[in-house]
Amino acid sequence: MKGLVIKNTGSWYTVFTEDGRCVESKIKGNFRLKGIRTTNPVAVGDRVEIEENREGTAFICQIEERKNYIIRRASNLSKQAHIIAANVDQAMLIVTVNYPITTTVFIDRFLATAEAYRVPVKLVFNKIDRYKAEDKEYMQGLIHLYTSIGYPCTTLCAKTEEGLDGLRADLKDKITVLSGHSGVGKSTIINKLIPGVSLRTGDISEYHNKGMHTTTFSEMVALPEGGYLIDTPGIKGFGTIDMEDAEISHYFPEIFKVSAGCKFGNCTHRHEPGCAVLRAVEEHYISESRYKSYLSILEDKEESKYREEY
Ligand SMILES: Nc1nc2c(ncn2[C@@H]2O[C@H](COP(=O)(O)OP(=O)(O)OP(=O)(O)O)[C@@H](O)[C@H]2O)c(=O)[nH]1
Ligand SMILES: [Zn+2]
Repeated sequence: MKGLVIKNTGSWYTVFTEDGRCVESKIKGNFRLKGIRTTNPVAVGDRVEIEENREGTAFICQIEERKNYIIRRASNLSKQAHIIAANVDQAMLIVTVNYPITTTVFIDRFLATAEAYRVPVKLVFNKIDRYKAEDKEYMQGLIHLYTSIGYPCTTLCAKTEEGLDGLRADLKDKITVLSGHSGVGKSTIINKLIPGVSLRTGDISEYHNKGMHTTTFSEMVALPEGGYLIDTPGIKGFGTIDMEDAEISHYFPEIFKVSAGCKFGNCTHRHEPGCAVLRAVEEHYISESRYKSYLSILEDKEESKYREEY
């Protein structure tokens, strides 16, 4: 029987079967992902094959190849990672230009990480009822910027439900990660979409002080119209990815496109002669805020080399 993993509590997985039942399952045999050591070999979003037994439980005996997966490191010093979810169709990044402010650096870091994971992102600007004229103008500027790079943007007022039907349509039949700063309205949105649901922090991991993993828990919740939501707290919840210096620009689509014209193949676009990216920033083809975010990721990496975070 085939099914979809919708919940993971330690060694038990809830599999929603093709014929519409929830079957508690355990893993059979050894599953390993190449390259990363994971605390959970199977994750929510995995499509699996199960063998049911007489007690009404089952063994997971096969995992379908994943189209993508998002991870979180067990700790900065650990190479071990927890898979938050697999086969994610899209991420909705909830942003507010005010109350609280979502910075472009925050947005761009999220977008770059999502690019690395190959997860498409839509930006949802919430709390439009609270914005003054200058906030609205700034928001329109951001919408123009991100739409032109290839990230669709929508506006929402979760409070009055203006724009909520559009969001519902965007979520239908998809596995979606919902992310954003604390206070942007994620709980409010989830409660409007799925009345009565008590989903917060789609992933809770506990470690004792030696950094050893003890329990993990992840869940995705079904939307009434079809599809699933995974709620992750903030950018850290979306996981971090180790990027090589020269690789970072690959995750900024408009920078990557222009970088084909750089004189040096290993150009980091900071000070190299003949850098097409620097020229494009000067000529305003690449936005200064995006370029600043790109630099901030590069600089972070340099600092972290000394802290040995990776
Ligand atoms: N005016 C206005 N307030 C909103 C809107 N959406 C949410 N809020 C309010 O913003 C505050 C924070 O909303 P939450 O839904 O708790 O935000 P969150 O993103 O879940 O925050 P964390 O749980 O900290 O991650 C609450 O007081 C909401 O009522 C909106 O569209 N307009
Ligand atoms: Zn360059």
